[in-house]
Amino acid sequence: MGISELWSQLGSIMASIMFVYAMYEQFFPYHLRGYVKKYTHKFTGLMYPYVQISFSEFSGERLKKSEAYTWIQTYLSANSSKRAKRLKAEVVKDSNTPLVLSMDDNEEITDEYEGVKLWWSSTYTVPKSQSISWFPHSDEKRFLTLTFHKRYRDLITSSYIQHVLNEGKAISIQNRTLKLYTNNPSNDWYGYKRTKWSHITFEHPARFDTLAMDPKKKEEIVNDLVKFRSGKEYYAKIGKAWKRGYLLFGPPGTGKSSMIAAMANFMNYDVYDLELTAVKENTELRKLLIETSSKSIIVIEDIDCSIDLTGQRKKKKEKEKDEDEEQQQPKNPVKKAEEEEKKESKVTLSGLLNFIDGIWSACGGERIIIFTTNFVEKLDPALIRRGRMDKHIEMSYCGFEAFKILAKNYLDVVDESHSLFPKIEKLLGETNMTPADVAENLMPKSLVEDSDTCLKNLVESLEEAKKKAEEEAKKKAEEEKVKVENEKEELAKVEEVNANEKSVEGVKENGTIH
Ligand SMILES: Nc1ncnc2c1ncn2[C@@H]1O[C@H](COP(=O)(O)OP(=O)(O)OP(=O)(O)O)[C@@H](O)[C@H]1O
Ligand SMILES: [Mg+2]
Repeated sequence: MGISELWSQLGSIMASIMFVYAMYEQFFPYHLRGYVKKYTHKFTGLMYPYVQISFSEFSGERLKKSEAYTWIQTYLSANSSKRAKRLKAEVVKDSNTPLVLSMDDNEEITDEYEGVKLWWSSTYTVPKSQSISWFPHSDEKRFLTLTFHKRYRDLITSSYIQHVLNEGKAISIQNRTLKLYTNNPSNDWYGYKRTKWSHITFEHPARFDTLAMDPKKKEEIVNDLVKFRSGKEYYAKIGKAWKRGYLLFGPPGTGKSSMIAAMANFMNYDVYDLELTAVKENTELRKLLIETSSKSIIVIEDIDCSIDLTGQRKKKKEKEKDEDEEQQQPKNPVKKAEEEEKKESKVTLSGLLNFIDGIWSACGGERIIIFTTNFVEKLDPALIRRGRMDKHIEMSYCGFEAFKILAKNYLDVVDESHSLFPKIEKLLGETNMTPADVAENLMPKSLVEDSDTCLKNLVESLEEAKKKAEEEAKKKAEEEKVKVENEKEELAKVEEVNANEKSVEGVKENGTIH
């Protein structure tokens, strides 16, 4: 038989199989298919000497991507690129292995363990409903299926699978690049992207070495983080979820965001930057939380501005006052639209508290939650009580110790006997300058500026800031003086009027006017 004849025979066999399958799908009663499947499996089971184990991409009703699936996929990627014929390629920027090759959908490869041959296949099932859509269907499923001879059941289930998971996890950690996530608006969750978080590679260069702050305070924070990282058993022993909350507060430019980046780099944790205004309600908040991985930092920046949490507790009177004011003075339409948008978010204080330490917050473990704010006094005490925000860290204006770190980092000046240092120390004690401003002054503005010039620039800026602060203080004192004098005058006038009224009443009571 020639090749072409063989092909045509094969073609007709395939066509017949497809025809039978189509007839089965079309006409065989749906409720009887379960029985057919069951008995077909039973029958083939007698003849078929292999065992199959499937690992699904999602666990727990599609709530979360299965870690086992990810690790097996990583293990197979490391092995499959040499053997599989159809591969998927993904370019991962700045990773240790920039081009990641993995087994394509519906492809199979073999593996060997202690002389035993096994097969891994990747299955992709399309949805049953035939509706046409641009977006992936929510019932799409991916599996990795392991097939092996039933003779090796014990070996495979007791040791091979664990070996694959361990190897995959180790490779994942080795190839890991930190990621910076941001939450997608919930309208996109079921659309084309179908993800709640989008990410890019986290590349912030801040480290604890580069952070300008009191060294003792810095050491305390580093020790706290180290203790947290190795605290798995301890947290289990005391019955607390393995997570820790930090509240970073202080004026703008004092290094709160830099501190978060330094923490992420130090801990080797991913960062989830949660934009609360894009979250419509508490249930969405919970779904976002479940999709975060362990070994991560969840950040809510400027918590006082992100959402009107205190609004829920506004007294009725205040609300009425606001409404009255609005009636008298209609708001600028842009501002009004912004406020309306904020109002659309129905995340409440209790929803946020639940997010931080409700039952769901324990899923996954090993997580740090950080809030930042410029105005700590504006926050609801319930939100920042110890236990929720375990450690409160004040990021303050630049002191001399912090300045020395900046001088070392920006100018390589480590000599503390530098002639300008005492002057700078005195000026820093007398003025409030943020580390961001000090750093800006220390940065050479041209190629010819040396460290001495930069330090002189800083001294000038500090003196200017001091002068400005003094002038402002003087102006304020004068305004205060004028205010007090005005109040005194007002009081004197009122007293004079009262005295006059009293004397008129006295005359009336005596009854006669001469
Ligand atoms: N403590 C610091 N140590 C080193 N650099 C700092 C420090 N504080 C600020 N800077 C510098 O100033 C810039 C701004 O700082 P950062 O964004 O961390 O301030 P922030 O406190 O988060 O401000 P905001 O409240 O406005 O968000 C940083 O990029 C960094 O270069
Ligand atoms: Mg910031």
